[in-house]
Amino acid sequence: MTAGVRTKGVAGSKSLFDRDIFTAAIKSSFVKLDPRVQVRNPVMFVVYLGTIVTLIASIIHTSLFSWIVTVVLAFTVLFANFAEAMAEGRGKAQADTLRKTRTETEARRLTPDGSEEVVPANQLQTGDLVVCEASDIIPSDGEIVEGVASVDESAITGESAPVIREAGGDRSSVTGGTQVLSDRIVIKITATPGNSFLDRMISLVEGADRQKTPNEIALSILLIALTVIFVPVVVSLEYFAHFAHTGIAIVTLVALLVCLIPTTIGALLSAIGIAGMDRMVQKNVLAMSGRAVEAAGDVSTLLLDKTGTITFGNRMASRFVGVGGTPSDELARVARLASLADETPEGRSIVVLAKNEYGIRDNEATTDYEFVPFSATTRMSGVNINDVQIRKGATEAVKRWVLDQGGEVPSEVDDITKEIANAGSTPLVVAQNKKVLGVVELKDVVKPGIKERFAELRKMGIRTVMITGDNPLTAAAIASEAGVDDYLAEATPERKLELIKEEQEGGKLVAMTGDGTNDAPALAQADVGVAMNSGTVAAKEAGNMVDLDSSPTKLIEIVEVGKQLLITRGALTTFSIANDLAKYFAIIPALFLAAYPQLKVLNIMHLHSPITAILSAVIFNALIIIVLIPLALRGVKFRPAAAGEIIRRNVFIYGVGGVILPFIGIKLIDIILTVTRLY
Ligand SMILES: Nc1ncnc2c1ncn2[C@@H]1O[C@H](COP(=O)(O)OP(=O)(O)OP(=O)(O)O)[C@@H](O)[C@H]1O
Ligand SMILES: [K+]
Ligand SMILES: [Mg+2]
Repeated sequence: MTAGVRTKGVAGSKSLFDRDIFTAAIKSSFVKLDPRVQVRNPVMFVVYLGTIVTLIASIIHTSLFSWIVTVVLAFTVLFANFAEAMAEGRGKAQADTLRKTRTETEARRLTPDGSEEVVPANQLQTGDLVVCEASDIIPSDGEIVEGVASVDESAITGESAPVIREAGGDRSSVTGGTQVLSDRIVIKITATPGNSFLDRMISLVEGADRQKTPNEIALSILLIALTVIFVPVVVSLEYFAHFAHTGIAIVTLVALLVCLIPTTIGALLSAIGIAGMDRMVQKNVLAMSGRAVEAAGDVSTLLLDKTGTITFGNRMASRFVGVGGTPSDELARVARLASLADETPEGRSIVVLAKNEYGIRDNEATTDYEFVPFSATTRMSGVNINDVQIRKGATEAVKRWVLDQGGEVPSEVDDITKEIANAGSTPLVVAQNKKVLGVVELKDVVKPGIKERFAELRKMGIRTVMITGDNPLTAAAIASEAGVDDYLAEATPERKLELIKEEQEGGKLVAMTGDGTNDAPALAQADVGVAMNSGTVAAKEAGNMVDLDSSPTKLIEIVEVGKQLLITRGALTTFSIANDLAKYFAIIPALFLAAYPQLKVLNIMHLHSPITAILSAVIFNALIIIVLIPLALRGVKFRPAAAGEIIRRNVFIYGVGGVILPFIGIKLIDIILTVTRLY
């Protein structure tokens, strides 16, 4: 366990209600009074205009009542601003920290003749080659084209343990602002000036390019409709009043309108969205758009890699089984030879097992040793030493390789590989030229707790599909042990892409994680494509989220954060609308009591007077925003369940709560106003 080592960088240490954020948010609540800011939120803009109207009315026709209404309305607008500013606060603080990381670095650029020149990092162009050595800050994003180095990425990921980055393969990308700790690397710059990962991250956490998502726009339209509808309602009240020879002051009409329009959700909507993005950042995930976060909440299929996500990912060689008369120690010697330069966990574990089981330790690698690296497409790796070719890999791949050379495959190979696969292990067949020497068993262990995780996802109505390059038998064994809904074996990047398209056909949203360049097309096709930060530049550009921790199981958390955002928004919308309806019944009878004494039966709240009724309602309307800010920022508590069940439960809690609460709240405020003899 490395507990305690983690010092969250992006995530920051600031709590939701940090004092600095709080003070900054109060300031920003007043700055946001700018009409150009206000007009972007139509519901609150109506309150804003209403405040101006009551202010003018108060000046012309001054009364305590109209001044109180004006002040309360002004606070309603400020509270909405405050909610948004609080949601933005943590991101702003993080952006400041990140800006400090992006100090004016200098770059050692390679000129065509091979010499070095020192240039400011912000002058680097795409394609430039730069050199970095121990203690150098990497000047901009790029791909290592030469060398291997350990890199401290804590400035970006908050993870203090150094990571290895090397040329070739899926761990070649480096990020500007991180620091080289050892060795020397040559980096090819991939970012245009001002467009680096750090730049994008700053504008992301700051919310600078935040745009309304399609769902948010749809909800805004509904809220505008609910606002517009109440204007004639309120105006017609004036008409009724006229009829009853009472007459309602303009201040009262404005107050009434504000009580009836959906100000609660109008005030909190933007904060809910920003807080959702922020919760992703807290999980060290950078979502490139709010749309991606929402999509995560709507996902119905999760594609998960087997190795590393469902299993521990360090498949370990556990047994050498020789075939066709080849003794096991001979198999071990050859398999080890083919693995000396294989840096994958599988390769390294073979070297370790050969040493532990048979004491083979001498280094046989020579200059004639030509390593053939593993690839997901060939599903083999090996070595060529002069005429001797050794391959190890997936059963079908190695069998084909042997048959293509005119060799034969002993029938016992099938029996052994089947036996290994049925146990959920991975068989690696080892062959030298035309001859199959035997099989290495790679043990793969399903992560504890993963089965429960999938059960939760199933409850939410999400289908999990395990993707693996492994053979169908191993895949089936692991799939049933882990409890996934489906699996795809012998998967190639192309098959992955096809699978996503198939799933999407019925309008379903698909999420996946990937790190390699060959994952890029699938990441781009998925509705939620989470690229590992350790992955290639191509993968990161194709996806719409980057996981700074490069954790394979992060996808599950991402879906939960997305769901929580949608649920919070739904719950608070329900609450807001229920609330407004309740207010209607709470105050209208009180208002007309004088004119229509018959309404007495409806006046179940027994409010002191029409004036205290109106005042209590607007005060309640303003205070409820403040009360709900923590819920909007933290999100509604989330328990895995089917979407339909969640909706039913929330409609019940927030709908019924939304109806009852105004009755209690307004009555309480009315009592306070009466007891204090304000009225
Ligand atoms: N280092 C290696 N050398 C040779 N063959 C390997 C090596 N690693 C894996 N293989 C073989 O290639 C197959 C495919 O591996 P690949 O990494 O594509 O898929 P996987 O590890 O099963 O799934 P995942 O996509 O989750 O990593 C494995 O099942 C194994 O038989
Ligand atoms: K309201
Ligand atoms: Mg793999």
